[in-house]
Amino acid sequence: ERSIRSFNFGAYHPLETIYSWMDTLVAQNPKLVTKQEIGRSYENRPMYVLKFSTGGNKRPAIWIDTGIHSREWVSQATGVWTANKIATDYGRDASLTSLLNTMDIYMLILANPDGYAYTHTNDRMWRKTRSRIPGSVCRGVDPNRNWDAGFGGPGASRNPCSDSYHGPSAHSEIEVKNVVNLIRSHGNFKSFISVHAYSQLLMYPYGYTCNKVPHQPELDSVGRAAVQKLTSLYGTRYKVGSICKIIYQASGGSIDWSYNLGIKYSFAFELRDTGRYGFILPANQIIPTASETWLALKHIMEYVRDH
Ligand SMILES: O=C(O)[C@H](Cc1ccccc1)CC(O)(O)C[N+](=O)[O-]
Ligand SMILES: [Zn+2]
Repeated sequence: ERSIRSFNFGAYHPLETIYSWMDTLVAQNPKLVTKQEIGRSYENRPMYVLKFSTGGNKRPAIWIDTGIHSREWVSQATGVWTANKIATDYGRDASLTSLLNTMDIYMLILANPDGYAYTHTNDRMWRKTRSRIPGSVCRGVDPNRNWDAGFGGPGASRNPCSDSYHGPSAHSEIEVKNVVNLIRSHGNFKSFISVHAYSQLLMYPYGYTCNKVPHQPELDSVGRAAVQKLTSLYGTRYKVGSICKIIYQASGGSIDWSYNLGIKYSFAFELRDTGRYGFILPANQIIPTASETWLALKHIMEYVRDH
């Protein structure tokens, strides 16, 4: 069988459970899925990427990360559901099958493992990494302000106690460095998608400036078409636009870095909801959220495949 019948995709799971689920997914789909350790976290937890590939060498690839902000639990849960969906639908969905016959998909489901563990043991609202900061009693760097893109500019804090602290230098966080190294050494990524929660937004660069990116018209139209597919399922409404325009100015963000590296199709999702539950989204919304998000993700991936 291709998917895990017993795993409950409609619940939030601790890190260990997600890691053992990954092994089962790989074991049951050996021709499609491999698990790669791309490095370790600050507290020495492994960082696992699931690679979906049907062959070739360094095929054009799509990157999807979830959980870079640990408290945004519906993001990691959506990552788990999406990984299973890809494994289940390969060979059944013609469009996805044709995509995976020419491209690879890389998924980092727990992009901030130390933070995720900490939200289970100590502080449900923890967002950052758990690194110690010399000279401060406060812990952690905002991993979405630590990338070398407008680093340290407006829209990030230099205060180690702030939730948007950018860190002592760009890529100072090993969790960020591990991803940077993989993307750089691979060299053939065509799309970089980072999944956050909440606000119901589909965003493209830049965050560090409100100036338009060169490809803004194209990214805007892909984003709007993707959101149209998402909304068609349950009527969930999303806004589309640049990070700076529709949420706020934010420097050192991951998709600004990926865009400036040349990965044109760089997007960030803000999943459900718009503030009623916020980060504490009830588990009964996981599957509906992941299901509607899949329609948008699939649209983006099909567009990338065809352009
Ligand atoms: O501040 C953030 O890093 C994201 C917005 C964002 C997303 C991508 C690149 C730059 C900023 C917002 C959030 O997901 O962290 C919190 N939220 O919107 O509820
Ligand atoms: Zn976030």
